[in-house]
Amino acid sequence: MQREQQFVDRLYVRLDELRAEREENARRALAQLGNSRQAKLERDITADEQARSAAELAGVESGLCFGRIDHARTEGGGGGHHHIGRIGIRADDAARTPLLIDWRAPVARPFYLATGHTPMGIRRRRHLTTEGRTVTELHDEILDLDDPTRTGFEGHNADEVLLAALNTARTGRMGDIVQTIQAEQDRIIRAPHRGVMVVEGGPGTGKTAVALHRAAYLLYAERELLAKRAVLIVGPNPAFLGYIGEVLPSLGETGVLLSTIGELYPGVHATGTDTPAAAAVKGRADMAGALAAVVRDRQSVPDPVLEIDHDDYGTLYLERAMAEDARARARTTRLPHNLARPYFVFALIDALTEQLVDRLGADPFGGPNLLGPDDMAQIGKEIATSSEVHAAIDSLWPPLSPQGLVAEFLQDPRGYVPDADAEAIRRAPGAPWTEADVPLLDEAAELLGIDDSAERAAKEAERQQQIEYAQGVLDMSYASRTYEFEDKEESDEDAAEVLAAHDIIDAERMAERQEEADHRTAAERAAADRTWAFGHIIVDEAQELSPMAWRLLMRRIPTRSLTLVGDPAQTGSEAGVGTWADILTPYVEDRWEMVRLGVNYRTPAEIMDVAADVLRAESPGFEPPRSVRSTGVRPWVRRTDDLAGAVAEAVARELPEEGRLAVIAPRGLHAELAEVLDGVIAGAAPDLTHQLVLLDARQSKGLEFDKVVVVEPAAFRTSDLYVALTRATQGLGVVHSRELPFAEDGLSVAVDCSPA
Ligand SMILES: Nc1ncnc2c1ncn2[C@@H]1O[C@H](COP(=O)(O)OP(=O)(O)OP(=O)(O)O)[C@@H](O)[C@H]1O
Repeated sequence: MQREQQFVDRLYVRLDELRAEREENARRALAQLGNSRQAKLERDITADEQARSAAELAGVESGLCFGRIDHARTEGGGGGHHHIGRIGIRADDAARTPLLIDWRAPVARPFYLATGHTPMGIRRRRHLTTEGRTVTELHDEILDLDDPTRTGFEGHNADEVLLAALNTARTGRMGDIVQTIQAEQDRIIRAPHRGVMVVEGGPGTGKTAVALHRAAYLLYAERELLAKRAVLIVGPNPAFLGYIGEVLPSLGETGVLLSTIGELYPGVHATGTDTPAAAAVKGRADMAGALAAVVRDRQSVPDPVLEIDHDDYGTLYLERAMAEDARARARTTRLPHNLARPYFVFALIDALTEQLVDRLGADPFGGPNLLGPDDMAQIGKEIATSSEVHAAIDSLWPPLSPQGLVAEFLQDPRGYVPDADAEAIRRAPGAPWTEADVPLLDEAAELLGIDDSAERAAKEAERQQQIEYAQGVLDMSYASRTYEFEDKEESDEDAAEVLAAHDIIDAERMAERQEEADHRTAAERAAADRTWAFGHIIVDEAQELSPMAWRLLMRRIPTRSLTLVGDPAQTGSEAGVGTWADILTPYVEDRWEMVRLGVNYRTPAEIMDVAADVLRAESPGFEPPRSVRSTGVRPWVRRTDDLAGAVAEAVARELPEEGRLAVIAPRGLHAELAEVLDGVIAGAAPDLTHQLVLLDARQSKGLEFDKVVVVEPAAFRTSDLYVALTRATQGLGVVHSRELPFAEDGLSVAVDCSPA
């Protein structure tokens, strides 16, 4: 213990040094003088990088070192050991000796995978538990039974550390599992990033935990690629993202974008809610076709003619045939609406010019047109700059914005979707956007394209300027280098070793680097850019996403480097796609693999039995995941006519001193329950660190609490009830007034606490 404490002390000294160094670097960078563009840029980048790095080091403070592996002695020597931690740390010596091995490094792998049967060259695995910076416990496992060395810290049960982690009181924030990743989880976490992997598993099997650790692992193993393109993790709702938000920083990673589908359209805040029926309709794949039809209908032709009053030339006649011809030309470009629009405009300007030339230059005696090329050019110019002409053309092929198009479509969707569906999705003008609207907006943005030619021209001009500027910098550095070399008369060899900027970089590349040196991280830039292509996308609760949401996501991952995590049995959304094959076939055919997680780390066996019964009522063959723990405490149930009163009593009795309790009830009961539950937190995104929260079943998705009281289960859909029943790590109670939708034999008889 003492030796480990000494080692841990040394690690923290080094961590403090590194943190102070980064903070000092950031401070120094900011204090640097110089107002040139280059100086400012360098200053900002360095300050940002160093500050971020210092924050990352602060994030790993707790539980910095949690393990150690001792290598087996071999005839040639062997032995030695490695300490494993959240990040890698090296000593400040000339050899930069590794002190702590990052859990993601290949060297650390036996810590997770070695068994007595396959010891992987390891003779002992040690788990270190720390509180603050103090080592409080050691737990050793002997993997080489022939090695007689014993430390006295060998436990009776190899799963002791895991069980201790599972039994700790919940905080309302998910914790990392880096100390106790199980072998089946480790294989998923470290799978190569290319291709599509589906991770399926029942409640509590660690899908979310695995997804987050996989993100951290991929950023470590593929940093070059992924730090630049960022990793996106998609979760079901903002409360869930808040719940998992601290896991990655605790693993030393901050460069991941966590988002719901509703947040993936920059500039739109989806604060509205849809009815389940509306969300289901909006999520259907045929919405893409409906929107495409709306766009086509906005590319119209006059019937039979549009008269344009031109100030100088009198009436121009924009005829149906002219417009049809222009429309056909624009459509054959296959460009999105706004980008094809200039083709339509120019074709009509040409046609109108021709019409006018024919009229003005007509020879009354039937000879050739009397206008010369200059006159014609002048007429063309005047038509092209006429606001009346443009207004007329705009009315036929208007520039459209995604928001405008979708709003217009939802205001009156009849004719594009069956009437009943149109009623379900009809939206009042000015109503807030909903989560299900976001994929529609994204689809519309694809169909419309953004005519950013002016912006691009400006950007290109700026880029050219940057290249010129960079060339200037390089020339100067070249000049100074030549001078230095001449001055010092260095040998050729020395000179070759000195790499100056112009050896490794040309002006264009350097300009690009400056552009990249945008102060924001890749994740921040990705969040603001609808067309960003991510390096990898991880989708949690993937079974919930609608076909339209999948279209949106797939556009953001052209490489199809994806990890999907989910449990079809917990599908709550009516828009959710039936099977993984249904989701994936349109994008990757059968090129995806699936792995299953079969052990439930959250829900004790007594609770899982009840939850499994709920599903078996609908699917008799249903096999739940195997609970790793049993608490000996059976769930309780109470039937009553006074639901609110009974829930209040149950909460008063069950509220844990340490830890969290959730009341999961149908939304219709929330107002009444909130009144009787002292200090309860409810609402759309309640603060889950609060001791007592009130949620509906959908909100409880992905979350967990020490204790859960489920209210009126008959009011839930089966899959929602299954979710609600599997949220507790310790105790479950059920309060109901209507018939229970599951067998009561898994439940203990309720204690009736009401006064006689
Ligand atoms: N290897 C592990 N070591 C310690 N705790 C673990 C491990 N695996 C999972 N857990 C814990 O089990 C609980 C459930 O994990 P998680 O939320 O990832 O499951 P899930 O499969 O996403 O569940 P659900 O589908 O019900 O949302 C969490 O508290 C998690 O920290």
